Order: sequence, then structure tokens, then C-alpha cells
Amino acid sequence: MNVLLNCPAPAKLNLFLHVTGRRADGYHLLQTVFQLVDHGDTLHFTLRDDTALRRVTDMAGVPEESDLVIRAARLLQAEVQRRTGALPRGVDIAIDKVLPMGGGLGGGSSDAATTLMALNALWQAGLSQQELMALGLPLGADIPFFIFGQTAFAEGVGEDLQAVAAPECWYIVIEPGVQVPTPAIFSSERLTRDTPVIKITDFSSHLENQNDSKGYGRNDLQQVAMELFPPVAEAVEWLSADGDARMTGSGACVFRAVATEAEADAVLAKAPTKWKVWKARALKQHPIIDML
Ligand SMILES: C[C@@](CO)(OP(=O)(O)O)[C@H](O)COP(=O)(O)OP(=O)(O)OC[C@H]1O[C@@H](n2ccc(N)nc2=O)[C@H](O)[C@@H]1O
Ligand SMILES: Nc1ncnc2c1ncn2[C@@H]1O[C@H](COP(=O)(O)OP(=O)(O)O)[C@@H](O)[C@H]1O
Repeated sequence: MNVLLNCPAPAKLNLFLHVTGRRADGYHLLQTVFQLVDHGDTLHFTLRDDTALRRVTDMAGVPEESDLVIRAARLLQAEVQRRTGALPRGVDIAIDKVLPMGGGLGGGSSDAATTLMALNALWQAGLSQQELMALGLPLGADIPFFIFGQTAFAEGVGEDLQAVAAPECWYIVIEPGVQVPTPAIFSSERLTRDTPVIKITDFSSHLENQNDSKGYGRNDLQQVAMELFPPVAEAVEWLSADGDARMTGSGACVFRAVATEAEADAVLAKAPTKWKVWKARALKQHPIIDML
């Protein structure tokens, strides 16, 4: 009998993102806090009678072979074969794509992380959380975080993770309608790469002592993204009118924290209709954890 699993792949926000240096291979050293929110894609997994791994949804601009979902599924299938000598059953994967590509919301990485967690359960493969995180890292630096599954202070290229208290709040998120390619931001000569290294306690004590809604730190990628992509600058300017708005990841999306859903609704009601704007609640834990 075919088994069907419907699994969420939530977005992340980078509450701050500091570029503190560069590795010998050119990759940038970061310090960031990743926050999951209750808005994202949904993936549907159906077992097949053969061993093929297929994406059964069209996705403009992303051929099946290069989809992070298929690449993640292949990696896990090969790893299970290496461990057990048998290739697990194939799977059809449908993706309800909600998150914009090149949005800095980690959509592709979240889809891949959900695939690794879902197939690990479906195939009863028994890989540990650490093993799944290591398997996903070569596909994308954000993937280990989604498998970690809770608000995290991250270092290295984002793979060195420690749990940190989550702010209890809502977020307003603007999709400025442009795709920002991550390499264009990291390769810019204008990018600063020398923000002083901070300690995790600098972030957590900011949360405890906060008496206004000013977020901690800043996003070092934001200035470059605003210069290269004016719609990002426009969204930051609009959302900054009543509070501290900033970009997530390498852009393009821009967000602001608010205390209540009613405050989020008030901002949404005023938002220009040319943008897709939505609200989301901070999640303490990845919703897939209670499902598998
Ligand atoms: C910036 C962040 C923050 O969460 O997220 P997104 O905005 O993509 O969601 C991530 O670090 C994105 O990491 P990852 O998803 O692996 O980046 P990719 O798109 O694969 O990277 C494209 C290119 O950007 C450069 N790059 C990326 C990450 C990094 N720490 N240093 C870099 O120099 C590299 O040249 C790399 O080849
Ligand atoms: N399942 C997927 N969903 C989205 N993007 C994907 C997927 N698989 C591969 N990609 C590629 O990854 C790129 C980055 O997408 P995404 O992770 O959504 O944005 P970001 O890294 O800005 O958060 C896309 O432009 C696309 O080429």
C-alpha cells in the first residue's frame, strides 16, 4: 500500500546577520540567529513501487534534476543503500510552493531539510539528527538549521548551531518582487567582512533587557542588496516608518517584528498592493517534529 505523508517546510528569518570574515575557500564566516516562522511550503510524499525519486510538480526555473528536494532524497537513498545494502523504495514528491525563490527565507533549504526528515521516517532509515544535518550541509548552509528545528545562534557558514531563546512575537514580511541571487551579494566589493565577533550571550541579554522593539545587531548583506536591487531598499524604507525593519538572509524579503497579531494586521491593512505582504508567528519548534 502507498503511504502518503504531508509535511510542512517553514520559512526562516535571519534576525541579524554579521559577516565576520572569510574562509580560505572564499566562503564567508557568519554569525546569525535563525528563527522559524509559521508560513511556508508543504511537501507531499507518496511511496512508489520502484526505486525512482520523482518530483511530480513543475517549478519554473528549477529543473527536477537540480531541485534540492530531489538532490537531498538521492543523497539519503544512497546513504541507506550504503548502510543496509538495499535501495529503499522510490518516492513521488509534490511541492506546494509558497515561499519566493531568492527571498532569503530559505525555501529551497527548508524543502530539502523536510525531505531528509520525512524520508528518514518513511524509510525507517534511523539516521540521527546530527547525521541528517551533516548529509544536508553540502547542499546548502541553511539545511542543518532546519533539521536542528529550533531558534538557533549560528556560526561558521551557518552549520555551527546552538539553541537560543526565541522572541515571542509576530512578523510582517514583505516580498519586494525581485529575486536576489546569493552569489551577487557575497561577491560584491562593497560588502563589509569585518564585523567584530559577538558572544551568544550578547544576543540573549539583548532579548531579556529589551524595552523597545529594536532588533539586535544588523544584516551586513542589506546595504549591498539595497544598492543592487532598489525594490529591496523601497521595502526597507516603507516598513521602517514605524519600527526596525531589516532584510532576511541575502534578501530580497524584508521583515519587522511586532508584539501582537493585531499590530501585524494593522500594518498589513496599510501595505501597498504592489507587494505581497504577509504575517507570521515565531515558532519555537519545527512543526514536523510532532508529526514524525
Ligand atoms: C545567506 C544565507 C543566510 O542564511 O541564506 P539565504 O539568503 O541564501 O537564504 C546563507 O548563508 C546562504 O547559504 P547557502 O544557501 O549555502 O548559499 P548558496 O546560495 O549555496 O551560495 C551561493 C554562493 O554564495 C557564496 N557564499 C555563500 C554563503 C557563505 N557563507 N559565503 C559565501 O561566500 C559562495 O560563493 C556560494 O557559492
Ligand atoms: N525546492 C526548491 N525550492 C526553491 N528553490 C530551489 C529549490 N531547489 C533548488 N532551488 C534553487 O535554489 C535557489 C535559492 O532558493 P531559495 O532557497 O528559495 O532562496 P534563498 O536561498 O534566497 O532563501 C533558487 O533560486 C533555485 O534556483
